[in-house]
Amino acid sequence: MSTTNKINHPLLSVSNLSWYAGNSQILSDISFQVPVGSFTGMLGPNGAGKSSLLRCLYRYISPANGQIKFNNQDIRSLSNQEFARNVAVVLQHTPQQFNLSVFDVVALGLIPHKTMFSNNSKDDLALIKTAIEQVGLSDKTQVDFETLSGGEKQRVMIARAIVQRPQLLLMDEPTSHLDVKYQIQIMELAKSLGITIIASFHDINLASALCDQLLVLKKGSLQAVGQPKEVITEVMLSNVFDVCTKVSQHPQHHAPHVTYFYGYNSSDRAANQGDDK
Ligand SMILES: Nc1ncnc2c1ncn2[C@@H]1O[C@H](COP(=O)(O)OP(=O)(O)OP(=O)(O)O)[C@@H](O)[C@H]1O
Repeated sequence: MSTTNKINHPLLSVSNLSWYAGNSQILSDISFQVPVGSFTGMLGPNGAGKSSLLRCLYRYISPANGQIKFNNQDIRSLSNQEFARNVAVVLQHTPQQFNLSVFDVVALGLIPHKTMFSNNSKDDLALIKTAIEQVGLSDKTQVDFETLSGGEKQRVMIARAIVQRPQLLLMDEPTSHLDVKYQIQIMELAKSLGITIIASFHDINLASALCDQLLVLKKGSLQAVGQPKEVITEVMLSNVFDVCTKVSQHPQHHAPHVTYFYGYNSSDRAANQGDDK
């Protein structure tokens, strides 16, 4: 696992983005850049705006203000097919896929690359088979997708994204249904694809281990942007997540590792922080 910061030109550039749901401002003046080939993690407590920001990035909702540029082009100027060829999305809840096998669902990833009525080539079939192998589901290739467990469905959606061969992979809490082995394995697999990834996480230690860059959101505002070692601090965790922690260095990858303390509330922490001064 490498957490080297990759300073390249931005694949994605977000400037002064705001979004409202009705009269409520959900995202406020958000600006950041995502270098080509980097893995960016989005952190923040429940309701901080992670999904809303990702929805803006995959064009499900349109920001009220600001700009999102992909390869220096406004994302609104890309055709649907062009956008789908370049950007894949894996969501927390998998969409229903009636009467489709695992193979069929993974094959859907090829659609943006196909003309109407074209059949799958030998190369396409090999790509689908390899992607299914990569997520550890070769024995379920012909199984009905709807009969799979939540975690297995999530792995199928990752395989579909692999087949789509996007430049940018957006993932909204992709590991929420996965057991700990697959949480690590799937995120490492995503990272090994070498494409640019933006993923929201609730597991701060997993994000710290894998990400080159972290964005921290609170109440719709960006609180911090930077490498895990710059962003994951006891003060940030207290201010943003309202938890009492010790941040040390992970023995293997040396990125920050968070240990949580129990039985504290906000006023205890405020008092402790006062003692340190
Ligand atoms: N379409 C909508 N209409 C009204 N409110 C919305 C809408 N979408 C999001 N919100 C509100 O915006 C806030 C941010 O929600 P969002 O789902 O983006 O947060 P999140 O950081 O992904 O949270 P979680 O970690 O709980 O998934 C929440 O208060 C949510 O209720």
